[in-house]
Amino acid sequence: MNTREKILTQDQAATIVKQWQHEHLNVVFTNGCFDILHAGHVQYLENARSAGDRLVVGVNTDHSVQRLKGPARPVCSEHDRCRVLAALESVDAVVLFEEDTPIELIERLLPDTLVKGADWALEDIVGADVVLARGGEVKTIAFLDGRSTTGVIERVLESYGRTVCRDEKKTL
Ligand SMILES: Nc1ncnc2c1ncn2[C@@H]1O[C@H](COP(=O)(O)OP(=O)(O)OP(=O)(O)O)[C@@H](O)[C@H]1O
Ligand SMILES: O=P(O)(O)O[C@@H]1O[C@H]([C@H](O)CO)[C@@H](O)[C@H](O)[C@@H]1O
Repeated sequence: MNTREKILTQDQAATIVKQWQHEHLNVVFTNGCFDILHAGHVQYLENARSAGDRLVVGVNTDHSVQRLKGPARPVCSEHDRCRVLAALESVDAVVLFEEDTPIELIERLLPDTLVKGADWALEDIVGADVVLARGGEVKTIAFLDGRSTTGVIERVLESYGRTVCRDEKKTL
């Protein structure tokens, strides 16, 4: 399978989620920026997938990330962030959302299980009320300490500063 096919429009995602639920599959939803993927993201998504039968990942668009994390972010474009996520075996579908929160997407998809990392308190998880109201589950997943995209960026800046690579074969 060409994993690119996992990257769906919201209409396509709504259709496939309905089909999976018709097949009595537990559809898990999570969301995030997933800029510069790291081992914490990978472990998180594997745990999210194991909470059900299919995992749908909502990804903030570039403009949404900029509003959330500042004008210097994202480092990786929404296309590239979706493409990397789609290549993970634990991810069954990837869908962009442009709003500040995934509430409209969650209301549209109505997943069976909503998951976020333990850096989010249960009461702060957007969409929890929607999922719980229809008898679904909301879970937080343990954090892999010491891994964050911000940390990766900070380490790169410490190591390379803002010097441009001298070797023309290297690209920043
Ligand atoms: N180290 C980690 N262990 C487990 N889950 C994580 C980890 N880092 C992020 N996540 C989860 O991955 C999802 C996406 O988070 P996000 O893209 O903001 O990652 P991040 O590394 O925290 O990014 P940033 O440093 O830019 O805030 C969230 O649900 C978050 O809880
Ligand atoms: O990558 P992040 O910052 O963990 O993802 C954010 O999650 C927010 C969360 O769903 C709130 O419970 C969400 O509102 C925001 O749009 C980012 O996806």
